[in-house]
Amino acid sequence: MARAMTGAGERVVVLDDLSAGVPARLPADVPLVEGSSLDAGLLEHVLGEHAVTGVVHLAAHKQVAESVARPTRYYRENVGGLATLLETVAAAGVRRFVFSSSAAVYGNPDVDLITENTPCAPVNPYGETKLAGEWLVRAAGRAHGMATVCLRYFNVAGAAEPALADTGVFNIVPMVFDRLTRNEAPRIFGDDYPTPDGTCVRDYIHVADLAEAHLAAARRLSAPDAAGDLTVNIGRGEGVSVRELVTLIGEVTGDTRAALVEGRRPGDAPRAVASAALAASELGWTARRGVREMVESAWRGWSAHHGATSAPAR
Ligand SMILES: O=c1ccn([C@@H]2O[C@H](COP(=O)(O)OP(=O)(O)O[C@H]3O[C@H](CO)[C@@H](O)[C@H](O)[C@H]3O)[C@@H](O)[C@H]2O)c(=O)[nH]1
Repeated sequence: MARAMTGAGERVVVLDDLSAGVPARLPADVPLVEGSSLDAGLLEHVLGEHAVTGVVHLAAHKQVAESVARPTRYYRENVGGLATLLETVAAAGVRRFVFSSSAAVYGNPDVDLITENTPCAPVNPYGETKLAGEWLVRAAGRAHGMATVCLRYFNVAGAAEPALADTGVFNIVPMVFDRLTRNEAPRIFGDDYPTPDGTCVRDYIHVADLAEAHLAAARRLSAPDAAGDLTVNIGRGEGVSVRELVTLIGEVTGDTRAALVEGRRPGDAPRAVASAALAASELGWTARRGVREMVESAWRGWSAHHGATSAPAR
């Protein structure tokens, strides 16, 4: 985000508690303030010192299983913390606010393409905190004359640069890399879903495209007539099955060993694919990078962090 925005000529200041962030990832000319978005005093200071005119709020806890085990923490920090942030930014006169939401707000809808009008029915506390967060953002926007955009991310993958790669092993692409690096077969969680090849279908979006979507949202809010609230899906509108993705990972890594089919993972929806139409019409933004580019860039990042240079040994 910081690179995408500064690269496009915006001035950026980053507030991060560094619970997961790594300062070296920031461009040298972007100031970093170490601290929490829950700290109203610090926020007031940063907003004033840097004459902030818009906020992109990315900070949150985002592990579904952890949210089931520790719901009060998720509500307190993802929702309660957001309330503090909104109060503080509104009081500081900020009139533009972009919020990271998630396809998790939809739960498991039985539709071909999920539009922004598909009913929201989250199935875990993480998704609940994102939906409650959207309500809070919209209500605060209305109350304080702040124009807002909520971006509902679908399945984020890839790395904008190897040095920026996500080092967590929480999603399918790094989970398959991890298995291959350990000389183990990738796992497919269920091949008896009502989908063309029986495996779950998702809408993968390159993290660099996601960053550009935030830039587009921030710029939309900079228009002189910007007002009101907007909630948009951030996806490609193209479904990719787990089997297709695992095959592609085999091609990119050169390790084409057969996957192990295991039982279904609890809570997985058979299909979650965005309608990307509203983002195109309202933000003028469409994803540019395909799934192969996501896997190739993620593999370069994985290799840079794990020392792998080619196909892992069989
Ligand atoms: O080794 C693996 C890992 C995953 N999967 C499958 O791959 C698909 C994608 O899984 P994953 O990458 O974990 O993403 P999702 O479960 O779709 O979760 C994403 O989408 C959710 C709903 O938006 C968000 O809550 C999460 O934060 C976000 O990671 C699912 O069908 C998994 O069952 C496998 O078959 N094998």
